[in-house]
Amino acid sequence: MVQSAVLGFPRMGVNRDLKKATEAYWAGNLSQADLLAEAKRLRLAHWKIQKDAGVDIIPSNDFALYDQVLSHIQDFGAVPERYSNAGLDRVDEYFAMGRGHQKGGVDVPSLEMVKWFDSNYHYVKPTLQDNQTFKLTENPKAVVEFLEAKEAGINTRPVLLGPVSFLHLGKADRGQSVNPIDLLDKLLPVYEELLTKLKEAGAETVQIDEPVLVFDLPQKTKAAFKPAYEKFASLASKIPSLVFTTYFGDIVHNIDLLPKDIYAVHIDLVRNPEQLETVLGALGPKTALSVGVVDGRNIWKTNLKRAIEIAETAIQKLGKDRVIVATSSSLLHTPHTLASEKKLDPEIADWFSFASEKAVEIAIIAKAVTEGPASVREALEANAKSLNARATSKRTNNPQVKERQSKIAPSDYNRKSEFPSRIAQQQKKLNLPLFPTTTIGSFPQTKEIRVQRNKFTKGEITEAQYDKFIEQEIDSNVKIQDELDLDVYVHGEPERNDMVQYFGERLDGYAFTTHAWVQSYGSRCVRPPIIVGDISRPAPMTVKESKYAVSVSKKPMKGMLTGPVTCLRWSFPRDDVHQSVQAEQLALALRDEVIDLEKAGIDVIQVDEPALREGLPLRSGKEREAYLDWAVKAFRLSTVGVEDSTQIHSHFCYSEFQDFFHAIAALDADVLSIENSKSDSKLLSVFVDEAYPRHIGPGVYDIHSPRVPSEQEIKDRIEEMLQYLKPEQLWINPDCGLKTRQWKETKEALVNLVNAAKFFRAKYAK
Ligand SMILES: Nc1nc2c(c(=O)[nH]1)N[C@@H](CNc1ccc(C(=O)N[C@@H](CCC(=O)N[C@@H](CCC(=O)N[C@@H](CCC(=O)O)C(=O)O)C(=O)O)C(=O)O)cc1)CN2
Ligand code: MET
Ligand SMILES: [Zn+2]
Repeated sequence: MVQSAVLGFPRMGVNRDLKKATEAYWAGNLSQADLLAEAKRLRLAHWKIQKDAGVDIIPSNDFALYDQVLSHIQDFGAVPERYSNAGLDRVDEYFAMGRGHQKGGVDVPSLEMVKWFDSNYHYVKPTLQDNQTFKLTENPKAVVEFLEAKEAGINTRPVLLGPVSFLHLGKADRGQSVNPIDLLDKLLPVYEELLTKLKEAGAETVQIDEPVLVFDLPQKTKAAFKPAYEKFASLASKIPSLVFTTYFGDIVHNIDLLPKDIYAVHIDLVRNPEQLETVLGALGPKTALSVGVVDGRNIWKTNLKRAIEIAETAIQKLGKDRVIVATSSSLLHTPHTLASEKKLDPEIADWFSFASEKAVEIAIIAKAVTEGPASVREALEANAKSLNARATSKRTNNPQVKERQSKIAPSDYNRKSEFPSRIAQQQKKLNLPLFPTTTIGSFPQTKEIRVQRNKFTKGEITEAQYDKFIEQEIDSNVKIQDELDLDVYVHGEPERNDMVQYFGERLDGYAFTTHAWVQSYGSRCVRPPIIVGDISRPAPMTVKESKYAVSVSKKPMKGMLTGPVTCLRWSFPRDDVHQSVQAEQLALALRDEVIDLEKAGIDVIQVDEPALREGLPLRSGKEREAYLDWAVKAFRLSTVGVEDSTQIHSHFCYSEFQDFFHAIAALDADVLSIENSKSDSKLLSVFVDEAYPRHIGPGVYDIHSPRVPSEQEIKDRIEEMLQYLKPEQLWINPDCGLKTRQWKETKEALVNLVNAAKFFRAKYAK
């Protein structure tokens, strides 16, 4: 029989219950016991959904209160001393690493958090010491949660991040020089102990994730697979059978590293269906193959017929007992259930499948290949009908958009003049001091803002009332910036629910949801809008608010847009046209918006591209070059339509940029702000190597944490930056927008930021 498997399920719950519980706990409004009880309730609910869907292999330990990698850090005893010595209990120590802790005499920033492969999920980086040791915690989460499910009558497959990936995704702590992969020998005994405990608890199989296999790996990392998996093979009688799991890419270039003596291997056949043949040829003589045929990263209904064909190809070679059908990756990246979407046009809703629906799909596929297609005939017919309806729908095709795309000329990608001439004209208009201070766009999204927006969405207040409220928020933001004495203002984005969703809701070609939340990091979620057809802009999207903001501000006010690549990456994209086509359509829409903002008297326009890096194909080579070409073009297409005297800013965060800076430079933005504060000075050295000519503000403090940086800390940062950058090109700003912060800490931090900038201004004025 062919079994069906889910690799991981979203953990927030149908109504973002986990978000609400953790945030209430942090605010002191929920006890730790109640938080843990809520987490348990959610785990049970999610196992039950999968069981009821007919899934054979249900994951456990895919849950985490904040992040699954962070859970491994804690369970493996890899907690840096600044946290373990802080006198916090386990739960608070865990959150301190995730989000920092500044309370009760403890003051520690969070660990670095970065993108999980090319997704919009973020993980906490294992942060390791030269003299690192590991020790398995007494009650490892994987065992506890396995037993919890067992008690509820559900036999699960625990998920672990494998040792090679755990180390490869980690880094040496500040001031340390250890190469994490050198710690393998010290780490393996912890896995041995944990796997043994899982076996004792009754686990028959374990999903061991080694997604780093999809990267181009350094020799040392490559060399780590063999000893690690030979060791596990030698323990075979003591530990569960292992499913060596990869996703988000192909493993053909690392095929030699695949363990032969292992129970099963999982590959992502949604992303890279062509790798099937090579992997089939490389499996060990007894190894089973788990074929990832239901997309864990997007919301389109699975083409069941195609998925079945892929599974059949594997079955022909291996037989039914050696094939598992599975989701391509964890379903963490998809929303909980389509059933919550009461407002979607039924024609469009019929094209989608969220996590709960995907669980059903995977069970259908397994049944089809086990018992034959006749056993699921109705489901297959309905699926074919729905796919056909989408393929032929008028809603996906807009000839005017295509016509405009066909007329793009080479000159549409270039500013009128080069940077030196532009900046002189801009400075004449803006008259900014040395070390200009600014923020990245958003100010705290207060409870009051959310409540008002919610009322407006529900029709409880009128549009005029809501607009008035937004204007008052802008007034207040301007006044606060007056008091802080910042140099370039922002309106604060109070009208925006999210920097991508907001635009999705204003563009034709998009569908958007009411409940389709996906975890981005910690308790933070996004509701990615869905690109269903050709994109165009029916009307200006941000001009009203920006124009108002300029009218009440005596200093330069930045217009604020989300760039084409970020709009694309943080939406659920179409899977029926290439992403470059979608990015170009977005770019044309944004180009019109940029020009409209300029016409409305906005002299500084920021076009954010925080997701530019995330879209980079995971491996170097032709694909990467092609991506960079269309991504950079899309940004330029959207921004270059302005006069020289209009200053274009762009912003980048949530990624490691050192290896990517040439692409950012190619955008030709006049001013860049880049997240920098957590990733030591690696980023800064790039500016020297690249001899970066334009203006730039590497972030001077981390905004993910409520912790307030001292003036001295900020001065130290600036001092460090001045070793790499000229005073004339340096801007002073935080790492990113402040929407997730409270006003109290925001003001305190910005007071320190402005004072630090003024200190250097005075110093360099002499
Ligand atoms: N799309 C996206 N991806 C991103 C980022 C980003 O800003 N956007 N930033 C980076 C980090 N990721 C982030 C992701 C989310 C948030 C974030 O702040 N999310 C908010 C939700 C934002 C939102 O859509 N808010 C809506 C809905 C708010 C809400 O919860 N409303 C209540 C009702 C109101 C109330 O009573 O509070 C409800 O619907 O139940 C709004 O403001 O309108 C959250 O989780 O809290 C921040 C950073 C990388 N990826
Ligand atoms: N302008 C946006 C903000 O300040 C940029 C955020 S990048 C994730 O929130
Ligand atoms: Zn940002």
